[in-house]
Amino acid sequence: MTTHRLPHVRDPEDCATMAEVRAGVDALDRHLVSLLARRQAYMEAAARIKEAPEDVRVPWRIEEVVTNVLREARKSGLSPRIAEPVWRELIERSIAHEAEAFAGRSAVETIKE
Ligand SMILES: O=C(O)C(=O)C[C@]1(C(=O)O)C=C[C@@H](O)C=C1
Repeated sequence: MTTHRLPHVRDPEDCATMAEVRAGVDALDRHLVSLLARRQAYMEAAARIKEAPEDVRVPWRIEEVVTNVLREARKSGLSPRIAEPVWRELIERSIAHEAEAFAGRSAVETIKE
């Protein structure tokens, strides 16, 4: 199991107060936000690379991503009841972001023509 020890905050098993718990959560959330921003950048790359708006949603890939995440969740001790709905929502939001980026790209291409 991968552990993510953070400097300046207590490990969960050593927390004795809610202030310590919340400091740990806030520190981890900063990491999660930065990782999710990086994931979003890959959606922007996908919008640049894909050829048509109907290529944005890829059902087989959605299932592959969820299967991969559930395998990792099992290894890391993350509940599948958290992992699966969070990733399905993340993918839906990613599809919306990618579709918007694709539409923006098409608008720019139309202006250039
Ligand atoms: O793999 C892709 O084609 C992506 O655009 C990425 C992604 C994802 O969020 O991982 C988003 C949209 C697709 O429906 C499938 C997966």
